[in-house]
Amino acid sequence: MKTSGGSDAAKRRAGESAVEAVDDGDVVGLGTGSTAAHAIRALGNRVDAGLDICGVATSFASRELALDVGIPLIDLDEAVGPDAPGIDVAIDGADQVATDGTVDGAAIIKGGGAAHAREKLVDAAADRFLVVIDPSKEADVLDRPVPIEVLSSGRGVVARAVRAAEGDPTLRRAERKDGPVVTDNGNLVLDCEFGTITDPASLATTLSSTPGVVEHGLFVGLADEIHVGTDRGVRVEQL
Ligand SMILES: O=C(CO)[C@H](O)[C@H](O)COP(=O)(O)O
Repeated sequence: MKTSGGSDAAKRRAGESAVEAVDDGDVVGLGTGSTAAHAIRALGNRVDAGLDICGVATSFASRELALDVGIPLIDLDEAVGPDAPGIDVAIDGADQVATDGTVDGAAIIKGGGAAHAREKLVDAAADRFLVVIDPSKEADVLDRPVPIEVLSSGRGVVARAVRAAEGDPTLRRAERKDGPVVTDNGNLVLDCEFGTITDPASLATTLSSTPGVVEHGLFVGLADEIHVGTDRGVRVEQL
């Protein structure tokens, strides 16, 4: 699993803090990444202790881990279809979080694990979306590359649109395979450098309206709480 940023203890505290918000009977969105993995493990411990919940996985990796720790799973369509229970809470990590007031709530970059398309589906569908991070993810203004999942046949078209928006796209390459990263959905990822992102809502709208974009990693105004684990404790920010 990809890991990044701050200490593992800080990530664990963030994950465990968010899991305290889960109640008996909840349907829980299970995020992807090393911090969300701590939340999934903590949830597994609560299931062992008798908590009755169902999870909705956001990736192959979060599904595997959830099965490993004994969390019953349902599909996203089962969770949100007609007469379905809905998703009560989603817990997910982030690559960068800015709460500088330029958007209502937080502007977030996700997709370091190339799972942002399904993550956005699940996180946006949840009644409450809790973000779990360590302090290395906090920023005044977003400035990390934005991952964009693209149809492989649309890679060139999307790259051209990114350049027109003053971005610099790079095809994400796999570390242990010759060739590109292929997402759980069979698509490619362009990591797009935009420098300092002063208007994340406007950039998100531009990217969403570009043909060939399956999903981009800007999550604007979606989060309800940020749980920041530190080496000493947890700070929870309500949005
Ligand atoms: O968006 C994600 C996966 O697509 C992850 O949540 C994000 O990359 C953070 O991962 P980590 O907690 O390992 O730093």
